[in-house]
Amino acid sequence: MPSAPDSAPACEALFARARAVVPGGVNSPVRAFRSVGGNPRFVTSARGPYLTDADGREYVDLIGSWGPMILGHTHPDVLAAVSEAAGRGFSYGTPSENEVALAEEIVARVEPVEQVRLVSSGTEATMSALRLARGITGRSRVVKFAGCYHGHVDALLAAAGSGVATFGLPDSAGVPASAAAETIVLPYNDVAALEAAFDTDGEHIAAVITEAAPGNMGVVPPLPGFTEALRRITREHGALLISDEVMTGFRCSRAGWYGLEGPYAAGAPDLFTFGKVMGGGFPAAAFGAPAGLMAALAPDGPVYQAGTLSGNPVATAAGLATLRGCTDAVYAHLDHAAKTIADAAASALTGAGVPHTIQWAGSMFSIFITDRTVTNYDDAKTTNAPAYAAFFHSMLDQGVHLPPSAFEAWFVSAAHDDAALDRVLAALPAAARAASESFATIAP
Ligand SMILES: Cc1ncc(COP(=O)(O)O)c(C=O)c1O
Ligand SMILES: N[C@H](C=O)CCC(=O)O
Repeated sequence: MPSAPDSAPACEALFARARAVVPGGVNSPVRAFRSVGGNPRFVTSARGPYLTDADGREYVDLIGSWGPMILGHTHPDVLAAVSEAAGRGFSYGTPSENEVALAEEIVARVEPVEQVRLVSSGTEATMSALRLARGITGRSRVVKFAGCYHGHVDALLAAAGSGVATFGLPDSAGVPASAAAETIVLPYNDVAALEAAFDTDGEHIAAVITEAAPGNMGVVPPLPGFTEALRRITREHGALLISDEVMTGFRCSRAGWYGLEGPYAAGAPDLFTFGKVMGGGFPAAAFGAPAGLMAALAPDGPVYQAGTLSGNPVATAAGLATLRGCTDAVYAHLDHAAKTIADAAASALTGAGVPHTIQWAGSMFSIFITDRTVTNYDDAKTTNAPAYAAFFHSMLDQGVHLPPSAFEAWFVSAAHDDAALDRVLAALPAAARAASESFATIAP
């Protein structure tokens, strides 16, 4: 593990304070820098493509709050919408127009979705979609794929990606055996494994849930035909298909991953989950489906789901302003910015003799330090985590904040202009050399 290279005394002091009163000093485990070493940066402000930390250092941000900040930080239109909404009240606990407008915006973009229920986090969205699928089918089992992360839902934490992958955990303590027993974990991109699971257990399987294009074991897009096969097999067995677009939704395209890969000849997924971009940096998420399926939800149907802050007026204002700001020009810019960084990273890593694979889902990408093409979680785990840590810290030293894990996607924004991109490009050669040196010392 590399030592923390640069000094960040104010951040270190805050981290020490945090560790006394917050488990691990962080409110979400992947922020803790555990797999890269050192101390997390405590941010005091964020604007455009930049974060500023408590020591006054500025970083080009390639985390983007793990996806939501598609327009960049503190975008003026979003700030104006949030300020205006907050001036009219923080939370009502009774309906308001922005909830309808946000639902309309989502439904207009993702063609198979006719209705959405708003919730406050991606975890709530996937948990609720799963309950709805179980309520509709009267079945209990769920199929998920190793390396996919759907939030910290009991039934979906087995072999999960994101922090569970970062810390090398097989699953989470505290999940009852009865909940885990209802979960079937399969390798991603493996149609034969899915067919075998349905041959054995098909009558008990309520749903297959998949990240529309996984980004939580690094980016591992579905192989051609995989999503079609999911649709075909679930339909043959009367199970529902849940496409988790919490990360990809409204980022990969106006209609998320579905907008890039769909429509599918075998039919659309039954249920979709959304989060991140649709909240514009505030806690808003959703799950949606054709109206016939959503009718099973309370108050119309028997599947109960609720939330004190669901459809919060400030969060919906932020989400609406963000989605409305996601123009074709924004998507074109994201593609350009991501490609500029990825091409330069590939050339720096090649120049330093570091084996690597760059994988894509729209403008989301990640770099695996491995010589394999990565099609599933076992492949992803061949990435050289210590070499990534060396790469990460060199970038951080040079003022570029990457995700502090080899298993997370890199996110760009509409605000990543030439000045920000130039700073990233200038940092890459030294970071690649650092990875190479680390790789040389640990490679077998
Ligand atoms: C694909 C996916 N699903 C679900 C979630 C859970 O969302 P949240 O962290 O908002 O609960 C995440 C991210 O955390 C995610 O990337
Ligand atoms: N990979 C996660 C979500 O997409 C990262 C966010 C978190 O869990 O803190």
